[in-house]
Amino acid sequence: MLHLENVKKSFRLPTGNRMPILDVPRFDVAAAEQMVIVGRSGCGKSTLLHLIAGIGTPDSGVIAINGLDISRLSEDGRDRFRAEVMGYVFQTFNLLQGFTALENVILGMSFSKGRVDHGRAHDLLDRVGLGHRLHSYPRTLSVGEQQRVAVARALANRPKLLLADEPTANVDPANQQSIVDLIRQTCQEEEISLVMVTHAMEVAEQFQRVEPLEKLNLLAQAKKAHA
Ligand SMILES: Nc1ncnc2c1ncn2[C@@H]1O[C@H](COP(=O)(O)OP(=O)(O)OP(=O)(O)O)[C@@H](O)[C@H]1O
Repeated sequence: MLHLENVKKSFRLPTGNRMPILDVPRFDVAAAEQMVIVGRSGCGKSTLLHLIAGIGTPDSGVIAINGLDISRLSEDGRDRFRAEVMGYVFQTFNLLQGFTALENVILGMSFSKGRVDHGRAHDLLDRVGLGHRLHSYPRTLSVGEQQRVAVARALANRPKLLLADEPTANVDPANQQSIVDLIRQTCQEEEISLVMVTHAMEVAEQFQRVEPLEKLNLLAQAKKAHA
């Protein structure tokens, strides 16, 4: 479903030099597979998720989703493809402040496929424990509540691939588990592939496949060897 080959990414520093972040020879995720990526802060986990989502492009390499190399698409093409095929839970939520919780979830649907399923939006918000806050604006919700809206929005569109960047970073243990359960159950029922980044070991250990980014990324291995 997802196939990465020889993906390299660096960022330009203010000095003009480039700082290499990723060199991933190979990374594959099967259809409907659920896996997590772990690794120390700053090792490139969010950068990798951004590349898979087509938010940024690699310096070189292949990022193929269902056989399509998205790094060859234009920015517009990548935006359209993402809206069609992917759900993304950002670390920073990215909720639209002028819209209610329910409207944020519905907007996640209407950007693609032309289908708006109000019942599903209600249901997802119910399942993250926010059935009573449908009409609240993000600024009136706690950080953890906003994170739960972001999870509901990412699932709204029945994606084929869900990318979740620390989706439980700001919630208490009870809500952490209900978010993980909602994500995993929905992915299982709807055969969505899941790539989740987490720092929470109690979350990671629930998954059969846990990949430390340091293992996937040759640059992290080189840094470790020099440490
Ligand atoms: N746009 C950018 N320009 C320059 N450097 C960047 C940019 N984005 C990320 N970086 C750098 O790339 C490295 C990897 O960042 P990234 O956010 O991918 O790490 P992470 O593993 O997700 O960290 P965390 O667990 O703290 O969220 C960091 O050193 C970061 O400073």
